[in-house]
Amino acid sequence: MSGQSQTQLVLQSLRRHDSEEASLRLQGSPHNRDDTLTLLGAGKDNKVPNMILGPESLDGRLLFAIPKKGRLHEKCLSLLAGADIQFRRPNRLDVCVALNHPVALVFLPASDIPSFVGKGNVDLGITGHDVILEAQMKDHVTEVLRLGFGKCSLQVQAPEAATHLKTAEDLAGKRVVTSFEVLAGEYFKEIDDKLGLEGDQRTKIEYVGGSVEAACALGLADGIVDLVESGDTMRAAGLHPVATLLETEAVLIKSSTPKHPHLAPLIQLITSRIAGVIAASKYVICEYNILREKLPQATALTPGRRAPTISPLEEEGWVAVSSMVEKRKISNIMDELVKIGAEDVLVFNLDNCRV
Ligand SMILES: Nc1ncnc2c1ncn2[C@@H]1O[C@H](COP(=O)(O)OP(=O)(O)OP(=O)(O)O)[C@@H](O)[C@H]1O
Ligand SMILES: O=P(O)(O)OC[C@H]1O[C@H](OP(=O)(O)OP(=O)(O)O)[C@H](O)[C@@H]1O
Repeated sequence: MSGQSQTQLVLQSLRRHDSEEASLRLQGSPHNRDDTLTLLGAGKDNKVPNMILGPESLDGRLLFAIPKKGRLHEKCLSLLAGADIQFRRPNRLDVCVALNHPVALVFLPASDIPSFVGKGNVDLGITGHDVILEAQMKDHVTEVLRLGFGKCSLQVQAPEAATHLKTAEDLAGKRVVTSFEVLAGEYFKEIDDKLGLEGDQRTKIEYVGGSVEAACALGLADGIVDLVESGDTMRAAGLHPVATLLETEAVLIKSSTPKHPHLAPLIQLITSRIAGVIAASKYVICEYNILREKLPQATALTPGRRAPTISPLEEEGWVAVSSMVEKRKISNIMDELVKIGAEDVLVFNLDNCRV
């Protein structure tokens, strides 16, 4: 039994309010038991805290999986803060209850979250779109929201010096090292099939858990498949992009076949709060004064989401305009506003919103 499925069984028992069964499961399977105990916050004495096994603990709570480390972790903590999901996570504890909602947070490796959510052991989760596909959970989870961070591409990369390796087809039949063996396998299977490669002629996909970019220099691979954001890591390793398998970003997911339908309203509430935080990070409020006769030009620049708010000023012929503007466009829009005669142009960040 894998550590993950043992953990899932323990979580299932906890959700059924059966702390005795959960304890038995923990004791019954020594394999990867330490991981499960760590997940459940056991101390050195291997006792699971009462908070987790106690009768009021996870009972009826929505379980929300958050990446426990890595690229997505800090951003997820900011989202939780923005959505006012308060919690105290004691040292070593990977499950903790929210203080102000019937929610428990489960801190898991990003790559495990799709299967926890897909199998219904947790109700909501944040992870990368890439790991959902890699875990083959696409049909088992619903991507509720794109979160706008964790953006990167899954790419085939080959050594800059290997001038004969310009396309993915050039790597067919060779050795490709990756942490994404499912996606890389599917990708090269299609190429091998197209080229009619059989048996030993087919591409050899080798799994490594990290430092994928070192594989070519170490003589382990002719090419790699890995995530690329700025490209700095691959350039530093003397690699260059050959093909892009997919674009990814962090997503909020729920199970496509939820085990706890009564949690649907709470899922909706959390989704709408997180959507508000995401929207707030993308928009600013722009306010300025302008002559009424210039309004058509001004409102073309700042049309707002529905319409700008226009208020008369005490000074004859002048109006104040207030409008939501996309943050990434605001500098250009301010330049244009000033050109058409806008004055006192002010820009405010949004802490939160519902739009
Ligand atoms: N360079 C990057 N830029 C943006 N997002 C990334 C980047 N690398 C990874 N991600 C996203 O974050 C997810 C988690 O990757 P990350 O490398 O942080 O995993 P991890 O949990 O630390 O695992 P590992 O220990 O294997 O590195 C990825 O699946 C991807 O969606
Ligand atoms: O294009 P870049 O901006 O350089 O980012 C790409 C790097 O980011 C990821 O690794 P990460 O730094 O998360 O660490 P890891 O290698 O331990 O997974 C990925 O595996 C690349 O190594």
